[in-house]
Amino acid sequence: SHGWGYGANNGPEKWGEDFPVANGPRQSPINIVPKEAQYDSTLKSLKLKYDPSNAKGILNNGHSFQVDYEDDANSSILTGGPISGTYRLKQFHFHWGASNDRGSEHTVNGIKFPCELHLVHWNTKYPSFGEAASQPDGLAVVGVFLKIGAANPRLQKVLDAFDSIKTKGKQTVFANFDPKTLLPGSLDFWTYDGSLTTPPLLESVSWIVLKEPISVSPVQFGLWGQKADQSLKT
Ligand SMILES: CN[C@H]1CN(c2cccc(OC)c2)S(=O)(=O)c2sc(S(N)(=O)=O)cc21
Ligand SMILES: [Zn+2]
Repeated sequence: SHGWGYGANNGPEKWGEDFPVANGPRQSPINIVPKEAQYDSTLKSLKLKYDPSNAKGILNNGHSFQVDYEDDANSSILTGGPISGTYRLKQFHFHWGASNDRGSEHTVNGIKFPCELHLVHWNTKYPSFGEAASQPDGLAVVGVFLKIGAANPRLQKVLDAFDSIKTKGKQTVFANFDPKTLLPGSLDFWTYDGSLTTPPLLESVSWIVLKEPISVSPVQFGLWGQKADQSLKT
């Protein structure tokens, strides 16, 4: 089917044809220019409390690898930072490119990172994720840049799972994983009101992009490229 993707005929330049919100006022990703960011002393520090037993499975959805979490209780939640109230973790996933010079969605001073991790949370003031996803304050996504450097043992469990979900639609059990282990030492962040970076591009995301990247080794990232089914990424 004609579904959206990252190719010449169905990529970001074409998404506006099926998803007109692509031309909206708060579309993501953006280029972050640190020296133009305003310091906001009213912002609180980020609080992330995750229960590893909420991890359910890992899915190759044809656009990314996604680790899904139980979200029927406030056991894995995000509070503080720019948001008010309690947001529940629904899933985390990654964006990457075909080579190490590109892949992230947000850029910093125009620089692309090889990969970007997104932890997707929804506002519990709404009855469900689906409801929240269409509200201007419905979602909060924590973005973490990955840079090529030292090996990251905490990513290895995710990488190892890729072996069993090489093609679109495949999923496998992924239990007992604390995504907090994927976060850098500092939770300092930039924040702005934006959208989903893929269709349906809904303008419902409070973006919280961490300033400090985490590392992944060339070998680990090389495996990533090999294992991702070519249908996933161009
Ligand atoms: C395919 N990717 C998206 C799928 N989802 C979605 C969101 C809302 C509604 C919906 O269908 C009605 C699906 S999602 O919440 O899992 C996310 S989060 C996200 S990102 N990169 O901005 O963090 C993209 C998507
Ligand atoms: Zn994403």
